[in-house]
Amino acid sequence: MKEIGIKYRRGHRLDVALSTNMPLALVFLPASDIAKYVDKGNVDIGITGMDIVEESSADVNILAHLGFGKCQLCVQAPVSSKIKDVKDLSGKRIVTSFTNLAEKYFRDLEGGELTTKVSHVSGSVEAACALGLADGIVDLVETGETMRAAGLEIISLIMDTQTVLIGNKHTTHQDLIDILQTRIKGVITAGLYSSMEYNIPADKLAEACKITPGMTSPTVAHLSDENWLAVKVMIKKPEVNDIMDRLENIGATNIMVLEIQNCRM
Ligand SMILES: Nc1ncnc2c1ncn2[C@@H]1O[C@H](COP(=O)(O)OP(=O)(O)OP(=O)(O)O)[C@@H](O)[C@H]1O
Ligand SMILES: O=P(O)(O)OC[C@H]1O[C@H](OP(=O)(O)OP(=O)(O)O)[C@H](O)[C@@H]1O
Repeated sequence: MKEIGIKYRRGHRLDVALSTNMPLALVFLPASDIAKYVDKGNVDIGITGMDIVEESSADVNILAHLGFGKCQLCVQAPVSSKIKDVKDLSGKRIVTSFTNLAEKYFRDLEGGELTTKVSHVSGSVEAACALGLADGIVDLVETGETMRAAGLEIISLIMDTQTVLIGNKHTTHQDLIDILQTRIKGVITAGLYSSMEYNIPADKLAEACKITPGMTSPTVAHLSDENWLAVKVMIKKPEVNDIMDRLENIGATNIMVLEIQNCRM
């Protein structure tokens, strides 16, 4: 909110906060309810997991994938059960917070008729097998730490998920949604890239541009020494060190990497 320029004041124990600089109110809701409010309520825009959008069958616009909150919804079973094929859980007891997605998955697996007994718990799903409630579970896995600590393993993948920006299809505030969507995308993109500047001998420019092609194409400026050029480009953050090594190898100097706070592409 801070980076997209929304200022707000949230009172102690209040779930609604009015923005002090934009004509909007922020509503803080339980993660699992957000898609429902954006679909059926008068909430214009929301931030939640794609898993929750699918679980609630919410009819909303997916405005952007935000690149965080990445995890996988998986069928899991105790390592000790020796279950390796998800078909071996068909007809058995599954516990989950994602009953709709789990039922759909097992119904498809069973060719349309659901014999697997899917029941709901609201949290700590991983405890269900050890506590005698389930033969398997459907739950989120990110690092796998929770799963392994509970003596479980992945039997099959239901879906990959990440945080998404969602929009109400019947909003009467499309102008404001467009502004927020653009601002959020700008901040997210800025987090994925760094700005790089370096000096390169003029005869190495073509080679350097192959290493750093930039988003559109590199900005090239002349130094007062005519044998040298200065180059400025955006590069993907995970590639920073590899690119610096390669540029140095072809003779680049004064290579600087700078953070981008915000951008519009
Ligand atoms: N370990 C994780 N890694 C990445 N994303 C996750 C992880 N756990 C949950 N999420 C995402 O956040 C959403 C909300 O998860 P969850 O309901 O567990 O949140 P919570 O803040 O713990 O809610 P509650 O306080 O109601 O338990 C999930 O549907 C998923 O999209
Ligand atoms: O693979 P990991 O990195 O261990 O993450 C997965 C865990 O994270 C979520 O739980 P959360 O912490 O939100 O608690 P909850 O089970 O009470 O929802 C999810 O339900 C898993 O239990």
